[in-house]
Amino acid sequence: MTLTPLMIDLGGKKVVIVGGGRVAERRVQNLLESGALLTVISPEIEEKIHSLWEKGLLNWRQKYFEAEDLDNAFLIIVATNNSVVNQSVVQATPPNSLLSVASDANQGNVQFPAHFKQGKLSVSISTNGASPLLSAKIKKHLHTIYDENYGDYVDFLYESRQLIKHSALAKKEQKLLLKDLLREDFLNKDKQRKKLVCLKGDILK
Ligand SMILES: C[C@@]1(CC(=O)O)c2cc3[nH]c(cc4nc(cc5[nH]c(cc(n2)[C@H]1CCC(=O)O)[C@@](C)(CC(=O)O)[C@@H]5CCC(=O)O)C(CC(=O)O)=C4CCC(=O)O)c(CCC(=O)O)c3CC(=O)O
Ligand SMILES: NC(=O)C1=CN([C@@H]2O[C@H](COP(=O)(O)OP(=O)(O)OC[C@H]3O[C@@H](n4cnc5c(N)ncnc54)[C@H](O)[C@@H]3O)[C@@H](O)[C@H]2O)C=CC1
Repeated sequence: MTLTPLMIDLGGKKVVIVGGGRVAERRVQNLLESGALLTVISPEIEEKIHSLWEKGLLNWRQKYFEAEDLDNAFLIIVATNNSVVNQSVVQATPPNSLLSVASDANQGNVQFPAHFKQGKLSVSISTNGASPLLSAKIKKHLHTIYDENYGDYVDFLYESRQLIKHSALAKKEQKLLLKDLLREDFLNKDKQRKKLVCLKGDILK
């Protein structure tokens, strides 16, 4: 199976998570900010999922899985500790739904990579299911390099890029300016502020 990395907008989409244990909790955390309509199907749920349900941030149907639970689901996540149940969710999945199977990734068509964010910067690591622990180790390492300074830095890059792109400068000159923004010293917030002042001045000229 060859997997294709993809950034996906789940806003307003129905996402059904079957099972309410530790893995389901990790997926709920992954998906909370996505704007997806989350429904957890499970007779019991972890405390954190319970408190999110109490806050109205997800739906919880306190029951055992039935095929109708998947109606209109865009993404289905199978995460029970019962292999017979997991298999029946796989069988009941409509052919065009996205499916993630926590107990056997190859039975699904999407996988969750190890992932962290610093503002708009999003770093994902996958071993195509070979070693989740290696992905977690690499994530930890990259997190120390791409630390909390990168949130502001990527915002600075965004603002600068908009100014450069909307300027009258020649394309070649724009590219040189964009490349220059990647200098390590621009991680410094003071340098960012000064550079933005310069760019605004140059572009208004
Ligand atoms: C396909 C994938 C995702 C998907 O479900 O879509 C998947 C699948 C499976 N994981 C399994 C086991 C474990 N997974 C973890 C942990 C993590 N697993 C994560 C990702 C992924 N795991 C995706 C592939 C990523 C890649 O390509 O590298 C991490 C990185 C991110 C996250 O989950 O958010 C998170 C670390 C979070 C962190 O610490 O940062 C641990 C350790 C632990 O729990 O502490 C164990 C036990 C040890 C072991 O088995 O190695 C099993 C066997 C289940 C069984 O035995 O029944 C399967 C199924 C199979 O192998 O088919
Ligand atoms: N993909 C991954 O990263 C990992 C996957 N796993 C796999 O994921 C599975 C789940 O692991 P955990 O979340 O740790 O298990 P868990 O034991 O914490 O949770 C299982 C959940 O399934 C629910 N459940 C049981 N029968 C059900 C039914 N008929 N209908 C609906 N819900 C039902 C239970 O109420 C419980 O909430 C494991 O069996 C394992 O195969 C385990 C570790 C990591």
